[in-house]
Amino acid sequence: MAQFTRVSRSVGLITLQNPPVNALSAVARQGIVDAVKRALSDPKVKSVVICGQNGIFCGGADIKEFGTNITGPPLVPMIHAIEASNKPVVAAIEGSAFGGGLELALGCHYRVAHSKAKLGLTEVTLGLLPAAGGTQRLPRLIGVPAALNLITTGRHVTAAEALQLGIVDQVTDHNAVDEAVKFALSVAGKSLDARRISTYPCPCPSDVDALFEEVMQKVRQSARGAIAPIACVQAVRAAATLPYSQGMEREQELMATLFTSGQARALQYCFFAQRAVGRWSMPSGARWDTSKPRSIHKAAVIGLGTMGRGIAVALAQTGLSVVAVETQEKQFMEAKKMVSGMMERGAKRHGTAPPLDKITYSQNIQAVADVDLVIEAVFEDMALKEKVFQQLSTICKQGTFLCTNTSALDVDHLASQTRNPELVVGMHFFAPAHVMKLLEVVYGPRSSPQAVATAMQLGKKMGKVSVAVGNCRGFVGNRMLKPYLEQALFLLEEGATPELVDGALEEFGFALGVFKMSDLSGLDVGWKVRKGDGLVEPGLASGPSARIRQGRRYSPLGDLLCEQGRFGQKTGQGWYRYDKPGSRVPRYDPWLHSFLEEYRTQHGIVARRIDQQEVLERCLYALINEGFRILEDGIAAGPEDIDIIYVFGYSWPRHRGGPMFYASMVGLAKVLERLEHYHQAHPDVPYMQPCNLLRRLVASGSPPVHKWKEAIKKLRSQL
Ligand SMILES: CCCCCCCC/C=C\C/C=C/C(=O)SCCNC(=O)CCNC(=O)[C@H](O)C(C)(C)COP(=O)(O)OP(=O)(O)OC[C@H]1O[C@@H](n2cnc3c(N)ncnc32)[C@H](O)[C@@H]1OP(=O)(O)O
Repeated sequence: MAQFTRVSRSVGLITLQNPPVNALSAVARQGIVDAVKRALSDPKVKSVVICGQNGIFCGGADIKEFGTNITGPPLVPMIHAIEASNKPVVAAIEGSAFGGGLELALGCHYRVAHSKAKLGLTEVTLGLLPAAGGTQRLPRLIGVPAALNLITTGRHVTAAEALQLGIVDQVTDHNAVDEAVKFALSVAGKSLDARRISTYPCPCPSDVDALFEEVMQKVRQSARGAIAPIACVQAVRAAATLPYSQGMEREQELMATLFTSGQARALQYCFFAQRAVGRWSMPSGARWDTSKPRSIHKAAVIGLGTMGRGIAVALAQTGLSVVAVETQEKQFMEAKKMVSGMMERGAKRHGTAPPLDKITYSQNIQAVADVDLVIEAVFEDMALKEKVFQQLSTICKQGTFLCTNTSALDVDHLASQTRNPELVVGMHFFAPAHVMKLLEVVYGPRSSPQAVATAMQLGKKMGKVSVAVGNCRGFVGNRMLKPYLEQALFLLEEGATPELVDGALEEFGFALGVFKMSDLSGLDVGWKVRKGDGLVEPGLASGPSARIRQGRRYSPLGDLLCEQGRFGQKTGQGWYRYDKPGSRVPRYDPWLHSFLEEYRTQHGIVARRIDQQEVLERCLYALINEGFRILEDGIAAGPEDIDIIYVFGYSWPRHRGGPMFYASMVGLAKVLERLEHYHQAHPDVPYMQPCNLLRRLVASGSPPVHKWKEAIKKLRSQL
């Protein structure tokens, strides 16, 4: 709803009241319409201020309404009525003005913002466009190039930038509502002819076609298949080339297409899923709302390789005191320099001071004696990690949480090396750890709810999207990656090329295909793991048995490349060729192609034509199938957890909503049918055997993704 009061005798104050973010629900819109009518008909009211309660102007349209039959007054005429008012209307912007919230403010005649406020036309991030006149008003107010930048990215701007761009008229450090009221008093009775943005001509560069062609090309490239940014460009083009009323028609037309698209559903699902993962639960029944985290003031990082350095920077950036330990002299000196450089570059980007004094360095593990929490980030070797945990358990003060940044090893086994296994959890960061948003918080059977709550809270403080998951080999993300990588190799054996596989995955929306990603992260990483698992057998004879390991199909292609010293970008050769070691641009490598041909001949494989659809089905459905197993095993509490891990940690295209959401969009019956088909064709690939949970969900009528958790619970209780 919206509350109307009269303040300072002649100012009508309209306060949006729809906690928590004053979203423009049907009731809120009706409240505004009624309050505006009241203000305009009250002769004592000479000017109007619109604000939001609890320090937030407005979080935009009510996203929860989007999947429903929308009732109540529509936004566009409501905003037109405000703009057409003959009494000045001032928006008092505190907190956030996003999406429809900013569009409402653009319909007002003036905007006063608090200096800490954030503004943005964020609709594109939800698969939509600013369809309450935003695509038509913003370019008229700040010009086409700046409007295009804001509308196609949905980025948040500070009040200072908004003032510089001309979006707001005044910025204040004081109470924005009080300042807006003063402002409203000062403009009462003044002409509004020059204040209605919809009547402005759109300032437009002379060569509109060239400008939009260039922008469209850039947007297409960065959109990775998302349609909303393209529609945003088209709508702004309408603002630049058509009268306002026709521009509005175009805006509505484009919105109608986006509104019902699968991409909008996927992006809105991600919005809520991102928030849902914060409400974690464990199979023991422990939950986010009943588990109290402990405050962490001082933390330590053990091991200053690539991961440890990033973690130390991320911790210091949150304002914590950090002890950074590296026992090897050479690495120690190098890390100190690198960490300082990373902090300086980060601070420069944000216009802040680098938190250099937050980190103290030591070559002695005893230096962690008084910290509240340790993150171990030594080399991925169980024997080494065991030793570190045994040491930590005796060195650290009572109650110190001991966390491991392992990406796959058994957290419970590490816990068993300590005196207090309940204090041990995994904190699996993604490289580079000070940049990547994802954190998997891994609980073992003995981890206490407080340890999980503390790691989750610390992750949030570090600006991470933290997901609590159970303990198993590879946890959620890397466990699902294994069948995906395996299928990619099998496809190469059968006749595909790295270019074909990567092309299909990139067209699907991944930033990098599987082979480019493997070159980037280094082929030697997986090679070491496979060696440890006893899978690598150099010089094995040709023939089908050479491609069977531990009773299942195995492709030694990656091992063969590593044997040749082809580790990817770092050596200048991998699945692609690079101009020199460390170069980043992958190029077609004739050597690799002849190698694949020879390999097939040696193993008696006749190459066949493989199309993009087969690539997608085999790589993605194998990964999704493992996702169902993870749900079945209770390693992830729900599909949202898996999807958020994939979107934030593995560059899964957000407009596809994550792998489990994608499966629900494809249709569970179809996914099952294709898995059955491929499992029949490749019976020696267990990952292709459809998981029981998938079969049972299909048998129970393929419930929509938001009902899976409930359905899984029910299916479990029937076992
Ligand atoms: C042809 C068909 C036409 C149909 C007509 C459709 C009309 C459309 C017309 C115009 C287009 C306008 C579209 C929009 O405005 S889309 C919404 C744009 N808004 C946003 O993108 C902002 C989203 N919200 C946020 O970014 C943040 O929530 C925040 C910065 C506002 C506050 O952050 P924080 O304090 O961290 O809180 P949370 O994020 O945790 O949120 C709290 C709680 O509130 C829920 N919520 C937030 N925003 C909305 C919203 N806009 N609608 C509904 N609910 C919202 C959020 O989900 C949290 O709740 P929880 O999930 O239960 O935890």
